[in-house]
Amino acid sequence: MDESPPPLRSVVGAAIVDDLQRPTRLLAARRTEPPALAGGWELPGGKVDPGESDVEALHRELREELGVEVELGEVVRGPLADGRWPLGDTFAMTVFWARVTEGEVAPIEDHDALRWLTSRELYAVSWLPADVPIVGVIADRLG
Ligand SMILES: Nc1nc2c([nH]c(=O)n2[C@H]2C[C@H](O)[C@@H](COP(=O)(O)OP(=O)(O)OP(=O)(O)O)O2)c(=O)[nH]1
Repeated sequence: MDESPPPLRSVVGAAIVDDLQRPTRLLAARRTEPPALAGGWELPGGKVDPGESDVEALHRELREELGVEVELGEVVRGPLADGRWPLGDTFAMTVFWARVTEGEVAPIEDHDALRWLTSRELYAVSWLPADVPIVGVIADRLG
């Protein structure tokens, strides 16, 4: 019998840059959990809760994790039909460009280090495997 796989659970992530029109630096965050992912660098964000939109979820996650308000830009489109990026077999992430509008980023929750990376430094951190192609697309936009 034909069984379609379960839908991929939605995650949202932010490509936080210094300027949405002319980005020169990307914010990378180092995860603290779970042990299998700890130490890997990622785009801040997290799972979309039931009843929440992607945009609402991303604002909530960035407030909780980094203590900032952001302006969101366009979606960094990924290879899935709906523009998401696959994260293994279970999750798919929608990535938005973002810029901080209030507050200073701090590793409040889920991360123990943050770095603003220039295009030359983009691969100086160990990105989570699923993030490598996303960073490749971001790299094309960083001046
Ligand atoms: N936030 C985020 N998660 C990523 C990225 N790359 C990647 O593979 N993931 C994975 C790690 C997790 O398995 C999943 C997202 O979960 P999360 O742990 O960030 O979500 P959350 O903050 O809502 O976590 P929790 O409350 O359920 O513990 O996606 C990324 O760039 N950002």
